[in-house]
Amino acid sequence: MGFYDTIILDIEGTVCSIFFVQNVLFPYFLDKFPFLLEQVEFPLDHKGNVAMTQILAKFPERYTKSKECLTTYINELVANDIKDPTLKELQGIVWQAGYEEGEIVVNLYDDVIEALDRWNKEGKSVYIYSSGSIKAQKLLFSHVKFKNEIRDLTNHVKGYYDPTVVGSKIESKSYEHILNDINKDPESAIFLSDNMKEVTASTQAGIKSFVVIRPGNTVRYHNPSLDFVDCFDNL
Ligand SMILES: CSCCC(=O)C(=O)COP(=O)(O)O
Ligand SMILES: [Mg+2]
Repeated sequence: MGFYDTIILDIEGTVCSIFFVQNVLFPYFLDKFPFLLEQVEFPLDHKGNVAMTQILAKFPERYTKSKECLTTYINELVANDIKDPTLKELQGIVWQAGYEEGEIVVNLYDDVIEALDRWNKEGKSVYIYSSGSIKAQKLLFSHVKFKNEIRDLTNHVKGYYDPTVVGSKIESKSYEHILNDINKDPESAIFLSDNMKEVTASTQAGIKSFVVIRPGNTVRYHNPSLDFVDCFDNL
């Protein structure tokens, strides 16, 4: 692999286990979000000025006619792991309370923490590109459990991107947008994700990319045209 000074990282299935997102973050969200719906009146006033109303009003109007209907819709989005940007925005708001109250702490893979420290010492730049909202990304990296302490690793991350900012993670132009934003050539960057479509898209943008294998990931080694890694130690 040639020289690189820029690393773009996915989150779920790459730096943390998919089980953390599915068994910690999502259940926490499902338990708490109904209390947010209690704050607003239904049918939702899509021109209302209450902050929570404005967020919920981004969901399709056919689902915001009643609290019950919207609750069902949101539960279905989570159950199917739909990367809906309004859902991701709502999740970030709910998770913030969980992080701040100490109810959520993040287990990043040890090789990821070691790599972040190493890349930081080497002067390399790390960026995050996740379906999770930028708010949720920053919360995750600021509440990392490491040995017996909670570490804030946001000082190891130079920038954050999500699909609302640069576009779909499975379109190569999204990676071109990121490269343009950070003023980097594709040859100086690497991208790591558990999602083969994302890795294919970033590869098409000229970025050396790797499919990340972690326990529970659904990816299979069946695409010989892609490179695979199961840890960050040799990157
Ligand atoms: C930022 S923590 C929550 C992650 C999340 O909601 C998600 O959908 C992660 O998707 P990714 O693109 O990082 O695999
Ligand atoms: Mg992922």
